[in-house]
Amino acid sequence: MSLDTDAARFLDAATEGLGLDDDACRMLQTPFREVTFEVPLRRDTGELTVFRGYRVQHDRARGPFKGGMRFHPDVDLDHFRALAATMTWKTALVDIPFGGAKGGVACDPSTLSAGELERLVKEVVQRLDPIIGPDLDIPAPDMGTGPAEMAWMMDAYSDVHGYSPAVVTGKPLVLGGCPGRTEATGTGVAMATERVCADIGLDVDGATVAIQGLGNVGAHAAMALHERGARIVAVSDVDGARHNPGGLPLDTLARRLREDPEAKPPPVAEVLPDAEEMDPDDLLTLDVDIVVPAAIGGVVTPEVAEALRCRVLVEAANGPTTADAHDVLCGRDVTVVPDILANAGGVTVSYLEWAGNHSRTPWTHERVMARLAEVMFAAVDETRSRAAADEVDMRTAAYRVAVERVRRAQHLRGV
Ligand SMILES: NC(=O)C1=CN([C@@H]2O[C@H](COP(=O)(O)OP(=O)(O)OC[C@H]3O[C@@H](n4cnc5c(N)ncnc54)[C@H](OP(=O)(O)O)[C@@H]3O)[C@@H](O)[C@H]2O)C=CC1
Ligand SMILES: O=C(O)CCC(=O)C(=O)O
Repeated sequence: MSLDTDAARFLDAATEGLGLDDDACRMLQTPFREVTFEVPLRRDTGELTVFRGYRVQHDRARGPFKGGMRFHPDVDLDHFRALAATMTWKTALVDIPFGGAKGGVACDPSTLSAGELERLVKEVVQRLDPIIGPDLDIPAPDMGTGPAEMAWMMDAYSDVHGYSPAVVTGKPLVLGGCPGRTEATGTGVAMATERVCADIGLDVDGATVAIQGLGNVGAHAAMALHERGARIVAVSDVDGARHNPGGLPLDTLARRLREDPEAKPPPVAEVLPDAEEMDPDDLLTLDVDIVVPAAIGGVVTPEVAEALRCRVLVEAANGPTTADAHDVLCGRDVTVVPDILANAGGVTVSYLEWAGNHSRTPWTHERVMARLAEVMFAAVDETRSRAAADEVDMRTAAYRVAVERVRRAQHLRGV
């Protein structure tokens, strides 16, 4: 099976230089298991709505399947195939003992009450029950889900199997969550950015940054880059964008994140009510040092790639750059920090959470951040060295490091 997704094209391009035979390449492209299911939900009004759910498990040669649950109206099986494979390469690149999976529900969570969401999540777990588990497949947050949804998932699974905190990661702290998981992806984005920028002679202290999407990843990336001295000049969410070339004031956002760290970050208009509005379509092509897409996939099209004016594009979102746009960027002087590297901080801290749940050993925030920095810096350095040695871009280099690890595990296990 060969999928015509951008993720499949990135894999093909990377494996070309690795001397793998056709069967090995087919194995790397082929998901282990794909499940689609219907999720009926009794609405608060008494009405019945039926949603479609998905879980794609791509590879488990290096450990249990691992990856987030996305609740978003525009998802389908192809999305999850690409996202599940991306998880396999991400966990391999940062060398944590997991495979890759992704799932979710085609729904708009902003239109559901808290009670409806809880019932929906618990129905989802009933359908996923045979294929998830603490050593089988461990879901986590992604777009449209967070600690609350993970708590409901754990509760529904534990009802059947007994107390099982390690069945999901990204849980609230009081339920076995890990200090730092909520901000891990965004903080990891800042760590990777800092390391790559140092390598190309760009000081993050004083650099200008535009961020698309101010959700879990974007909001914490904004805070972590701001703490490193960067000037965040533009941010957006689905309702619009705000801009200030002198730097946006982030104190309200910081306070709101501090007050309720496990809540969904507040809308841009609420935390930056006085900042100038801008056309969100212009955000990615602003004249800034660093651009961070941190929302949906496919936003960096060939046209956007041609028009980018930044020095560094940091892929905090999964799959923000299409394969055609990647080809354009390879011919331009823009350093691209690929998604499987840039946003690997989340799953890295998920691993610490899962390991801590298994061993019943709590983590401190300080130790988590120190470990996260070690893992992110090592992955950046390995990717940069591989890119230099093979004379390829960072995405191809990151895929090559990851694919070799997965292939070796498959080979040793006799796949
Ligand atoms: N959560 C995690 O740990 C990880 C997430 N990622 C990836 O990071 C990305 C963001 O995930 P996460 O932060 O968790 O998701 P959230 O749901 O927390 O936030 C998504 C943000 O993107 C905004 N958004 C949605 N559509 C658009 C759009 N068309 N233009 C601009 N902004 C938009 C949302 O706005 P609004 O709230 O108004 O809808 C929200 O601010 C995804 O690609 C995800 O796969 C990667 C690794 C780990
Ligand atoms: O934390 C995790 O397990 C997975 C997070 C995720 O879905 C991702 O990295 O894209």
